[in-house]
Amino acid sequence: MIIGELMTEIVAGVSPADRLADAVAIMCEKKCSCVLVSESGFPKGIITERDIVRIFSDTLVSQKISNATVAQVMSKDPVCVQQTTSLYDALVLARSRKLRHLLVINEHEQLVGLVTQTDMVDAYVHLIERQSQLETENHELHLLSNEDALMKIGNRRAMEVELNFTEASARRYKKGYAVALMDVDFFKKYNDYYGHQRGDNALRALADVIKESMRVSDRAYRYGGEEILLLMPETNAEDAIVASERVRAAVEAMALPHSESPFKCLTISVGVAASCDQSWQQLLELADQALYDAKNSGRNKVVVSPQ
Ligand SMILES: Nc1nc2c(ncn2[C@@H]2O[C@H](COP(=O)(O)OP(=O)(O)OP(=O)(O)O)[C@@H](O)[C@H]2O)c(=O)[nH]1
Repeated sequence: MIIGELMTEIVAGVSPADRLADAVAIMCEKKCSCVLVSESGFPKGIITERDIVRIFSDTLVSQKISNATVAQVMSKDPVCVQQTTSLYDALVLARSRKLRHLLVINEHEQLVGLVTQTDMVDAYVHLIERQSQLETENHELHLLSNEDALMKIGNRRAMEVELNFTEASARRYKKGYAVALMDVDFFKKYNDYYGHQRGDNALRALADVIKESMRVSDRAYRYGGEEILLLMPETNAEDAIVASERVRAAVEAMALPHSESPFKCLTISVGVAASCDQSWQQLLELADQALYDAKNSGRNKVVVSPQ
């Protein structure tokens, strides 16, 4: 919806020196609620129905002209809508028939109220604002329910949804996919030495580095405490090793001090598995086995599952 749809159009103009009576005559003739007062093409002011009514009421009161009847000035055949008419339908009606007031009747055809176009537009704008607020809240809730609060990467729930989807599409299009299970080395010692709070900070930094160094087509998820799963759609084992090695090296290059580790900085071990016809659960088991091998063969390395 744009302002142009809501605005009251100014269809007539007068100059400041014109007679008020001429302005009123123009408004009546053009059936417009206001006229623009302009001079040499520049807007100087505006005369609205309300201004006219105020002047007439002042004149009527001061001159005590009391013999004019309502019938002489009223607009005829007012349009009625049912109390149950939706705001949208009422607005459509008001716009299509260029009505600024609608009378409201109940099911017994009794008059129960009157609604102005401004009332309806205000209500409509309020609804739109509420709707966009709800959409924002929904989006945030969606993010929260799919995102890990600490690491700001996908959570396990999001991971399973994506793995199901990737597995199905790999089977269908015969395109392999790979997973890399990453686990921080000696993280218990890190927590014990630096404290849990700094352990959390380290996990945040780790997630940031992983996000920066992985390919845009890949997705990272928090698999468990200090374990991260990298999902690599349409990737074979060789490419998965290259991608995983890049992430491992980036974590090491971050050089986050870990005095209790033989590497003296925070490092990760990675187990990689790739397939095009295995279930993601089988693939994770293979990656887990490869990770176990990486841990047992010295840590801070990438090991790929032989299968
Ligand atoms: N600070 C912090 N620590 C966590 C979090 N999740 C898991 N951990 C810790 O991570 C540590 C994991 O320890 P282990 O599974 O023994 O593994 P490790 O010490 O990293 O040793 P290796 O994996 O064999 O190199 C535990 O001490 C957990 O408490 C977390 O969210 N924040």
